[in-house]
Amino acid sequence: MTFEVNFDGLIGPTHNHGGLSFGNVASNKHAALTSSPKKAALQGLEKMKALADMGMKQAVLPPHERPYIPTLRELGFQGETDSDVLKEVVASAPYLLKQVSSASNMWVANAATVSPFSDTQNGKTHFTPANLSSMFHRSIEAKTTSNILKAIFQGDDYSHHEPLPAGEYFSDEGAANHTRFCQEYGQEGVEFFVYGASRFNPNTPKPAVFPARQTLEASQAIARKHGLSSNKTVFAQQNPIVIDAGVFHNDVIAVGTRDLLFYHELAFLDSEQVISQLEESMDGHFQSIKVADSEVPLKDAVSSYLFNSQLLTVPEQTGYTLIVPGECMKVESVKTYLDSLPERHQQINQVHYFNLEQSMRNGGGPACLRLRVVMSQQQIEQTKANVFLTDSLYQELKDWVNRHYRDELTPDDLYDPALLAESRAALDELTQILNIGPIYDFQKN
Ligand SMILES: NCCC[C@H](NC(=O)CCC(=O)O)C(=O)O
Repeated sequence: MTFEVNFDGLIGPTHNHGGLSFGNVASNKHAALTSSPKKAALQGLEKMKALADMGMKQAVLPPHERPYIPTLRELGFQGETDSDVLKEVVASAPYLLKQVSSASNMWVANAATVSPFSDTQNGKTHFTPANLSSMFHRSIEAKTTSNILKAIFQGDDYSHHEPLPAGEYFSDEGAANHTRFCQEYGQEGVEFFVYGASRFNPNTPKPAVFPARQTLEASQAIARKHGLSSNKTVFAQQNPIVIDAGVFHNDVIAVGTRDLLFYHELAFLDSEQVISQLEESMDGHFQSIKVADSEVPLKDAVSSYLFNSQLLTVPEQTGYTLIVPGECMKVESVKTYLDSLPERHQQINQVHYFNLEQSMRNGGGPACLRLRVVMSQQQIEQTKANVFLTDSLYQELKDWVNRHYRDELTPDDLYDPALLAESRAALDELTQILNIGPIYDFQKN
């Protein structure tokens, strides 16, 4: 048996509303609000538990260490101890503190692009950690992401690549702009790459206001590195209009799995061509559900995160299940649409709402929080790290969050040197729970 395993990012102890992502409407709207790291992490765990209870294969990826001292040292801060480094930053460059303290690594849909063994030339599963070059606070994630992926996916079945060269030309945001279609997970599939703009061809359309965070050239490089067949790879440009409306990743406007794509009619520059290319590369075994702007206006799609849902095939159930954020209930056009969905499109016959408010305030819904990795039963069994969510791991993680996380964090709390020590103590214990080895810089010194 082969499964699509959902690896969810466990939300870290410094979760805060930094307003750091230009072009991400929710991040900007909620800047400086008091956050609750504890609630955030528990909300994420509830979603993981619910999916595991449905019979889905569910796993967890640990958060990164924050504030991230190695970046500060790289930038010339030289304090003797790590707390001294923080003091220097607070005194001379306080704007950096938010940047190195974000828990943005929770959105593991941006951690990497993953191509399953059945799609690649050498029969291995390929990982390329995303360079996340567009936003400074996210560009510091790739190294730890790479440590974590290598610690979990060990052995000859896996091929780990370096992130693409940093900078705007090969700006890469990982699986949030990548969807894999297939009949059965273990069979060869079609990999669908959606990019915001071409950086080397100035004549192609571009958004006018907000950045295009994925370049065509980055997506092409990943397809080459992963050894994908050209007739099983489709590249499509995002509609610049939607980027300017706040769709900073394609997974804010479309979601797909197996043979089904659920998308907003404005998602792509040329939707008809995209659909026909997908049909052709899937040899006709492909279906799509298009949502009209007249039914769900673009701005409602962005504020509700309707398309940042998880589309699942749940064991023992026919049809698809949609996991949506609770915000979808509050936006009328979306609620009306979802109420009528199972009747109108029998493919999707279940809709489940989840409260992910803490992550949502930074622009991260259910789909942002997970990275999908196709794995065989044998690969799951051979994984040494204790990352698959059993009832006991869920209880242990919940207890760990309750013991280590703060109930509240204001932007000023990031100045508190105790937060560094608290976070490290928590993460050190977490690596024991997950049996994952020393993945953090502070554990290597
Ligand atoms: N896939 C969802 C990613 C959301 C993420 N938000 C942030 O980093 C906001 C963090 C803050 O504003 O504190 C981003 O824009 O990349």
